[in-house]
This record gives sequence, C-alpha cells and structure tokens, in this order.
Amino acid sequence: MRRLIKSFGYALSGIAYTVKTQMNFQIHLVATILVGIAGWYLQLSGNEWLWIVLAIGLVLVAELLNTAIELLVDLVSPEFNVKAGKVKDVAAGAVIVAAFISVIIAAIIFIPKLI
Ligand SMILES: Nc1ncnc2c1ncn2[C@@H]1O[C@H](COP(=O)(O)OP(=O)(O)OP(=O)(O)O)[C@@H](O)[C@H]1O
Repeated sequence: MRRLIKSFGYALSGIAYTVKTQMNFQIHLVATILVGIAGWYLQLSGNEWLWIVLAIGLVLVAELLNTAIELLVDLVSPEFNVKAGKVKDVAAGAVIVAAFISVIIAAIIFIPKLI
C-alpha cells in the first residue's frame, strides 16, 4: 500500500512538473475549466458529459506523453539530430490530433445548444 501511494506521488509530481513548465498544458487546463462552466450552464446530459470528459482526458494525456517524449529526446539527444527532431514533431502531432478531435466533439455537443 505504501509503495502504491509512493508511485501515485511520483505520478502527481510528473503532472505538477507539466503544469509548471508547459504553457500548452496550462492552456488546456483553462479550456477544461471553461468547457466545464459552459457544460454546467447549458445543463449537458450524462452522455454529453461522458464525451466531454473523454475529449478533455484525451488532450491532457496526449500533452503529458508529449512532454515525457520531449524530455526523453532532450536527455538522449541534446545535440541536433534529424531523427530526434522527427520524434518531437510526431509527438507534437499526436497532441494536435487529440485537440482536433476534442474540438469536433465539443462542436457537435455545444453548437446545437447555442443556435
Ligand atoms: N535535438 C533536436 N534535434 C533536432 N531537432 C530538434 C531537436 N530538439 C528540437 N528539435 C526541433 O525543434 C522543434 C521544437 O522543439 P522543442 O524542444 O522546443 O519543442 P516544443 O514543442 O517547442 O516544446 P516546448 O513545449 O517545451 O516549448 C521540434 O519539434 C523539432 O522539430
């Protein structure tokens, strides 16, 4: 049990590191709060909340993995390397795809309620 709490602490410190250092993650968190307020105001249904939570989770997880990959690349290849650059580009691409999917989900749910 103590080991479990300890590894949970390490995971939380990874999230805290990402919040402190990654402006994109901070932007995602602000967007999360705004979407939460809009969802509460527009009284989303249970199913709609499920999609919103999934969309938000998708982006935050993608951003955390992107940050981990960036750190790893900087560790193993601090000097310029074309492949290292590509690894970072692909990881950043994953975040863009996740964000794009989230925007589509949000649009499908919110636009009919606003028009
Ligand atoms: N070691 C490297 N070798 C070659 N190209 C690199 C390397 N490090 C970064 N790059 C290129 O520069 C781009 C930006 O890298 P950087 O580490 O600044 O990532 P970032 O997405 O701006 O991260 P952050 O969110 O920390 O600002 C990468 O996507 C990649 O194309």
